Amino acid sequence: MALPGIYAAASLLTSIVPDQIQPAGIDLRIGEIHVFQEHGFLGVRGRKIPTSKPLEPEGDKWLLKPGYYKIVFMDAIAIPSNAVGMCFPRSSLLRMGVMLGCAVWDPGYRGRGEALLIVGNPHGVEIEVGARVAQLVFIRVYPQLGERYSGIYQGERLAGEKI
Ligand SMILES: O=c1ccn([C@H]2C[C@H](O)[C@@H](COP(=O)(O)OP(=O)(O)OP(=O)(O)O)O2)c(=O)[nH]1
Repeated sequence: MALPGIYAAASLLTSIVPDQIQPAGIDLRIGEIHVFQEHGFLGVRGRKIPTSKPLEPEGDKWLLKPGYYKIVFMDAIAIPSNAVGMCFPRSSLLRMGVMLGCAVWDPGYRGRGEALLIVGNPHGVEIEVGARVAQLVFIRVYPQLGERYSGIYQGERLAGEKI
């Protein structure tokens, strides 16, 4: 069962803008775009997330050349313990040759998440700060065993919001 946006909106820790509410789930806005500065490492146990540098927007938008970027969402989220978030790119992004790599948001996760932006259009793309780029669809977890996310990303990038 997918939650309608008006219910899913309760998971946002930041104030919602009306366009974010979708028939199924909510849209997430883009807050930062980073370029990678070194390689990553994924081992059997350990990992090293590469450092990255935020790109300054020109005025209120980024002019992106083809390539791979990390993005940080503007919205902070608290996934309820009885739901899982499935994150998808907005189709408008795909229609302009841009892909968003976005994964599963676990029950109980709180934070301001990250994703991968792939600009495939050889002419590049312009993205405005705060544009909606992803749709988070909330699926009810049943039966609910009470397991919640407790990994290293718990509470990431929360500032004024309650952890
Ligand atoms: O595209 C995504 C998908 C998930 N998350 C957040 C929510 C999720 O609960 C958390 C961890 O995601 P995941 O479990 O996929 O990451 P992992 O690499 O397996 O980390 P861990 O070992 O902490 O589970 O990161 C994002 O920020 N972006």
